Amino acid sequence: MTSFNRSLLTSSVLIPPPALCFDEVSFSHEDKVLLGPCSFTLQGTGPTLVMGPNGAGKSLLLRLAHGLLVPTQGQVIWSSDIHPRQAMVFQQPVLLRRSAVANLTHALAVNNVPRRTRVKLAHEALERFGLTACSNTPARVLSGGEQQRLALARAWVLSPQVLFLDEPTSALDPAAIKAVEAAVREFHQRGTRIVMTTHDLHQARRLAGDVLFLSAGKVREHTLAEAFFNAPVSREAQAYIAGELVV
Ligand SMILES: Nc1ncnc2c1ncn2[C@@H]1O[C@H](COP(=O)(O)OP(=O)(O)OP(=O)(O)O)[C@@H](O)[C@H]1O
Repeated sequence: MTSFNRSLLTSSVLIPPPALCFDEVSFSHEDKVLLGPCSFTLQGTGPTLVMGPNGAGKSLLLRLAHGLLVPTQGQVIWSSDIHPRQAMVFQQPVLLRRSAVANLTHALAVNNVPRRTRVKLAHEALERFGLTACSNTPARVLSGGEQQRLALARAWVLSPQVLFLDEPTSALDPAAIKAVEAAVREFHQRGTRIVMTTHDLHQARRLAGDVLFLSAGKVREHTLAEAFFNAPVSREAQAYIAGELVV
């Protein structure tokens, strides 16, 4: 059994999460620089909340970090020798046209988890996320809140060292938001590095260990949450927290 599979079966992340470093990373499209160049290192315990106005480049930053996009310049560097196990949860959950439980067993199969343990792990995760009653329901007919919990359950079974969440609660009601936030805290307590975008200042205050603030494709500030909310340094962050329009 590989160390990856062993870690999956223990359902917990035992080693500290790897640090993430952006070294002069930029992303351009048709000669227009959309993000960067930006340099920062996420090495604290987090969770890291990525904030900033619409179009600031938050999703681009997450996609570059997760490897869904390749930087035009610069490098995304992880502190670990091998690429960390990562998962990403999107605003609109991306689910397969299969039952809820099959979405999880498929993810486990893709990650080479032995067949005999897949169903057990999948059902444990469904139970953890309150989805046992929906296990045989087609994923795509689940409600928005249930789909988001299923997306989190799918990440959960993979015991990621790093979890990216891109506005995971923006389409959810307060109860569903609470469930997602509880899950984020539990991932964090298991030692998963959390990097999450939100527009909700209250949510950021509830969850953040540190804040990465972007505007117009640039990182304006990266500080501990308390410093960010109580005494933001950059003019852009001051305006954003004050509720002024920032571009
Ligand atoms: N693949 C792409 N190709 C071209 N332009 C892109 C691409 N992805 C994003 N953009 C542009 O890059 C800019 C930043 O987009 P991004 O989605 O990262 O912003 P954001 O901060 O996440 O905004 P929001 O809060 O509205 O989700 C936007 O102007 C967007 O139109």
